[in-house]
Amino acid sequence: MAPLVLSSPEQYQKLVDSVDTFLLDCDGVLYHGPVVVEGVKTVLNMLRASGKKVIFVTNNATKSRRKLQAALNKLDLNASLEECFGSAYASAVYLSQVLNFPKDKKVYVFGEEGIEEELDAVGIAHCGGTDTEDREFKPPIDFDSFKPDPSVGAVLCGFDSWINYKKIAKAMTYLRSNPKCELILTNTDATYPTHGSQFPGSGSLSIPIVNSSKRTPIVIGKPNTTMMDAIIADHKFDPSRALMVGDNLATDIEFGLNSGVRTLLVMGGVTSRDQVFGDKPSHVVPDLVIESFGDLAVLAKDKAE
Ligand SMILES: O=C(O)[C@H](O)[C@H](O)COP(=O)(O)O
Ligand SMILES: [Mg+2]
Repeated sequence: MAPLVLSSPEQYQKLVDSVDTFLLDCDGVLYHGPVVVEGVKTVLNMLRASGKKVIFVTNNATKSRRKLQAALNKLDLNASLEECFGSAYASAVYLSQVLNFPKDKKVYVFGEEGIEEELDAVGIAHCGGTDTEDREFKPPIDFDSFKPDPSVGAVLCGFDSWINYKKIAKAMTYLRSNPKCELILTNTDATYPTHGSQFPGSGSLSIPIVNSSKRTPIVIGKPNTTMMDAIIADHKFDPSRALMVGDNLATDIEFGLNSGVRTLLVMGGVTSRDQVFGDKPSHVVPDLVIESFGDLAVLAKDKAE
């Protein structure tokens, strides 16, 4: 069944009136890289003023909740820490509260500060990540340096712009030498929308580790309901009166569909028109489509007049 395309203020108002909780993807919905989407600030202020709950839900594991809040507020979007929810935070909560990660073990991080900060916040030891020892790598490869380490109880992979052979070989060694060592991915986004284009996303960066370790990873972020379970545990909202707004069919929209939450796809991000309206559209069908989340700003102007 084709999605309903929203294009009039009347349709926008009817939607806003039917939703209490807005779950908002970040990259591709609120901003494209460093540029905030036109109208988004007005829409967020309007929703908050109307008593709506706004939760920012990003798969981008480079940012801890605190860093996500700072990035949103640098764009003047007035985010509170409670409104911020990222895959790094959800992964740390999963390790701590679901796996009861042992205090005498540590996590090997294939990723950046966001993951490290969230692991620190739940008291889980970690190695790798931003450690210069792992970021510096020049051939020839010193294969003798890759040794098993039974104190590594999990390998956690997120977006890592410092990817190199050493990191991949260390992660693989920990996983293949210890069947009890878990492989966890913050998310599996194939691409990352920024600077008017798309670039390799964290899902594309962790494939060498998944492939070489021959492990089936635990995946935390959208579209997996693990992330929704963590959000509902924190915010306790009614999914039937919630709306997931995203630019990516494979993560955001599937996340909403998997969680019993209505979905609104915005164009201009990762998803092309063809994937929704073409001859062979994706099997993932959003409930609603809008050109831009900023288009709802017209409701604020109507109120102001
Ligand atoms: O590569 C990634 O991690 C993701 O593409 C990116 O960060 C997605 O962020 P989101 O659209 O969930 O805010
Ligand atoms: Mg996105």
